[in-house]
Amino acid sequence: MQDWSAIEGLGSTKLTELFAKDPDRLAKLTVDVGGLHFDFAKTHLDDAAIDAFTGLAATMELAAKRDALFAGQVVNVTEGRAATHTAERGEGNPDDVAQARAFQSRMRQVIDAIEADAFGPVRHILHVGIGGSALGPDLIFDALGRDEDKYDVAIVSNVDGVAMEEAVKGFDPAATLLVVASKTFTTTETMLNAESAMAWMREGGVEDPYGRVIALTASPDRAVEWGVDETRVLPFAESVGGRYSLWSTLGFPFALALGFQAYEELLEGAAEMDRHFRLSEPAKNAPVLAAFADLYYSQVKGCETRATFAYDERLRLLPSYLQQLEMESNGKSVTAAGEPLGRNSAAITWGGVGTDAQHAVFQLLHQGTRIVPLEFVAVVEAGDTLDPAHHRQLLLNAFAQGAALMAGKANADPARAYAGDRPSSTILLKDLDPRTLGALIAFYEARTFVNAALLGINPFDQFGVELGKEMAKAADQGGQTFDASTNDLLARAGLA
Ligand SMILES: O=P(O)(O)OC[C@H]1O[C@H](O)[C@H](O)[C@@H](O)[C@@H]1O
Repeated sequence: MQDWSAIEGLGSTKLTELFAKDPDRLAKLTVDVGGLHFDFAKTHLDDAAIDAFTGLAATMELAAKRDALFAGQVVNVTEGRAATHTAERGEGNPDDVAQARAFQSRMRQVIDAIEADAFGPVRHILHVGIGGSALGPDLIFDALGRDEDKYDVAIVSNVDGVAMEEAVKGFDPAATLLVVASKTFTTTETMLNAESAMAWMREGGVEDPYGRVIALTASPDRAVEWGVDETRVLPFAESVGGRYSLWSTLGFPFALALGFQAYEELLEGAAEMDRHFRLSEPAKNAPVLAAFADLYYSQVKGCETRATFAYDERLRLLPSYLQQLEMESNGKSVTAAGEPLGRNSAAITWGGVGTDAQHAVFQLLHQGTRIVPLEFVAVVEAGDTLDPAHHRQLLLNAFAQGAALMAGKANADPARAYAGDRPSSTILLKDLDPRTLGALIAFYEARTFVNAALLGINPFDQFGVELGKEMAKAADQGGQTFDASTNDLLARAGLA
């Protein structure tokens, strides 16, 4: 049984007073791991709050749930399977780790064959996939692949043909490798995009487009049935969830374009965060503290959203990636046992890129009536080679925003006054490389898991996405009527 009484009874001391009261506050609320510095000092967490949440974590058996996750036990109870994404980076049940390693070494062989020209010329990589089969690869490429010039990489997710047409502009079909990424190999958008990519290759004079396809999937039989040669199917385990799959062979385009070593470093960075999550006490555990703060704001303070602002252009896709990770994992109204949740589910995740966002949405964050707990993500080493003034301004602004939100400023004119006491946390990477990015993503996964564990949610299913898909299929097949509004829209678009 969840017991939130100690948490709900916490006082509401202002942030500035929390600093004044405890000279050790900064040391207590900062954590360093894997080249990442986490600063939770500008959240309302204090000793009492951490104690109260640690009590809740004990009641909700966080440690046992975490151990079950890493041991490869059935933690995804509604689908009767384990969640073995950590095994992909070597942290898990030895059998799961061995299977992951075997799939990864198969991937390496295919990469070696491509490098040795077995596929003929390859200059372009066209990756089709959606949801977890696109967001992770997209984030990694955008963050780390900007200087990569060996291959042009395009990731197409949307079923809107505009996306595919745009992606293949400038690609030579005869030098394109088509990567079809789908855990299930049944997703409508991906299969349609894959068919169109095949048609584009055929029209471009490629006689056997199947010879230029790699499938990344947990359903290898379906990929073979679709026409991909078995030797070019790179499977991953069914127990790796879609939104947790970038570590598996789904990382193929990254491993091909940036090198297998970079891929291994990404996994090592994540493994380091896994060990930190597994072995550190709650008060010094970055994902655990982050989840405590999430829950304090979403459950006690009634905050409906939380926002991540990447103060680094290379991490501009982080908010979209986090939206799937957090909202698909923890946007649920029932517990893992099927009981009503009885409280708010996860907050809505949103965000953007600094400094752009400051000139667009920060007004509400500083003066609106809603409190949005913020997270700033920044990197000490610049990603550009321009005048260092650019990076200096970027970082100064990130830190100044957090300070301003907390401090506020009085003014006789209410329109010009800032209430302050608005919480934020900061994640400062020493540099952006495969290791630190791996650690950062693994941190978010673990934080999402802790949120779920303390709410009693199963973060590994996503039944909520099915109904809309079913209705789209039914509408496609025709003969079924919907509500008056939907029928009208279908008719107006010539679809009924
Ligand atoms: O990888 P796929 O099987 O094609 O699935 C792609 C995506 O579609 C589904 O609707 C789920 O909501 C996502 O969790 C998943 O990542």
